Amino acid sequence: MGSGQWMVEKRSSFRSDSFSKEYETVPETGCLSIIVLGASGDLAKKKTFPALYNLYRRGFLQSNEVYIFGYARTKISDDDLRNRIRGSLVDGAKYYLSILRDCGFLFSPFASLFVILYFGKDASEHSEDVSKFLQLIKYVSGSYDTEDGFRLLDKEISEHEVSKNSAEGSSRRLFYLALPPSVYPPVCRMIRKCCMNRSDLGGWTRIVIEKPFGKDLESAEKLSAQIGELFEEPQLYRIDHYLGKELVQNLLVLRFANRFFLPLWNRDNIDNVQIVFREDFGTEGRGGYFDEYGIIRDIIQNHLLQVLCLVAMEKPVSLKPEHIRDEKVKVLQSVLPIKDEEVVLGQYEGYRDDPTVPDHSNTPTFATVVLRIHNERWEGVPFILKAGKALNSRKAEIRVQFKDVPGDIFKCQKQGRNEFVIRLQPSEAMYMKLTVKQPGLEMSTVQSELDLSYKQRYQGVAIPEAYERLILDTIRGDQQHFVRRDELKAAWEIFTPLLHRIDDGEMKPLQYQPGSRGPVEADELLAKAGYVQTHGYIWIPPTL
Ligand SMILES: NC(=O)C1=CN([C@@H]2O[C@H](COP(=O)(O)OP(=O)(O)OC[C@H]3O[C@@H](n4cnc5c(N)ncnc54)[C@H](OP(=O)(O)O)[C@@H]3O)[C@@H](O)[C@H]2O)C=CC1
Ligand SMILES: O=C1O[C@H](COP(=O)(O)O)[C@@H](O)[C@H](O)[C@H]1O
Repeated sequence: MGSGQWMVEKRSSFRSDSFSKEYETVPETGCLSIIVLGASGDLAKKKTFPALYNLYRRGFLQSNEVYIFGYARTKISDDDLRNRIRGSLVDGAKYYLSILRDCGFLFSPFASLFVILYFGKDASEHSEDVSKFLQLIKYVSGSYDTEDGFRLLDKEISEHEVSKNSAEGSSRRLFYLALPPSVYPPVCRMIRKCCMNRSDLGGWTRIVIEKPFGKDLESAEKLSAQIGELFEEPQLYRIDHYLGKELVQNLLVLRFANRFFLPLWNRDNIDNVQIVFREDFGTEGRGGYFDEYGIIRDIIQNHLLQVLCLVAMEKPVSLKPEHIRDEKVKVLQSVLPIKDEEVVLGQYEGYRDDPTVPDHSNTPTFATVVLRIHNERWEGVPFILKAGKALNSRKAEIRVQFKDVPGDIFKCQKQGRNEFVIRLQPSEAMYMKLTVKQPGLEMSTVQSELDLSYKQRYQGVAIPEAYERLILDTIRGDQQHFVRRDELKAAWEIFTPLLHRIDDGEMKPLQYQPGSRGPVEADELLAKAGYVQTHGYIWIPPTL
């Protein structure tokens, strides 16, 4: 059996208990409507529609079963929306090609031949796919808190379902909220009131919501309660797109399907764990939004904490979403209160020059926070979560540093400790830094690596975008990679006291130069937590 088949089988068997009975007895035959609310916005344009397009291109969304509705307040036509989206589906030359095609210019055999000769067959097929995909999109305009727009939306969806002979109650409706969280409650109320599908014939209504899920424990709980009154937990898909990244999805396999790691993954062997997010650009264009949230709410409380859960959790009873999420909650609940002396905050110089950022903003654009997990496996092992904007590089990685070898006869501490690095991006890779004998006649040691670089190992394999996977999971009813309500609560419990101290101005960020590593105090904290930097390690990329 090929690996592709394995994936498909496994994924479908991951379905939550709550849905499995329904799936076993009633096949999903009804047509699928995907409704993107906030269709005129940035997230929809940059992430949601491109992910839908890629799913369409890869054959996971079939034109005979899916229809996509965009909904927003802006009064624009179907074509206006299509033209807005088009640019983010294709690059440069392909973009103009697809416009020409839609104008009818490229339908003559001569024109198509010209395109193939000039841009290549792939570009020609791509632009044709884009045009076909865009025809699957309809736009409905309306407000977020009144019934008129949602009734109109429901009418359009129902008409489409009827036109596809989809039996009443068997149709599937997926609402994707690409909206600011302030409008989640009214939008959810309107969907509940005007746009629900009857689910007794295998159909369903599901809601995808984007972070930020609140600003602290209290606001998150309020939001959860408001939405929870309208929808059952199995209908709610809280997206954290880091859970859709290839190497994040690999963590469970890596940890629990490899004998190597089982005995090593604990406080006896691991000295410290770093989970790092770095961006080499600032908050350009998003200063207003970012200033309200800051780096802890934007990256650490969600993306990095989710990664921490997968690194630190115990083995789940099975791969069922509820079993996995139960273990994530347990590890979150074992995190001790954060100590002020184990936090370094930073703000890059020039951040406040953004006209949308207040002159005296106290918002951190960088933070290093040490978390400590109070359980048998991890007592005493610092989990160092670090995130920053406008730094000297862009990367996201997990770095597991092992303890020194006891009774070291090679005196190889100078070479550095063993490290296991999982690089989530860019260029997915995992490598183990280890000490080996320097090849040659001398008996000396050197740091080298066992290297699994995805580009080399999996040549020709296109790694899907996180949003693609997660949207597909919502259609398949697999909640494994989505945040459950109690998980969210536990995550906010960890960070809320610290966030309140920052909001109240009790803790202040240190200034750092854009393009630097962040405040030097962060590296000092790292060293204090036990991290030993390896000096002199040189990686020689493999040549093909
Ligand atoms: N398959 C692949 O693609 C492989 C690539 N490599 C490459 O080889 C190079 C070296 O690898 P590696 O040693 O793992 O990674 P790095 O040299 O990038 O970083 C090693 C560690 O040192 C920290 N660090 C760097 N500067 C300082 C400082 N001044 N004070 C304190 N800490 C510091 C880093 O922190 P921080 O994260 O905050 O920068 C990181 O934790 C990298 O470019 C890596 O990508 C190596 C092996 C395989
Ligand atoms: O959620 C967010 O993530 C992006 C970084 O995502 P990535 O997949 O490119 O790593 C970050 O830029 C943004 O501030 C944040 O809101």
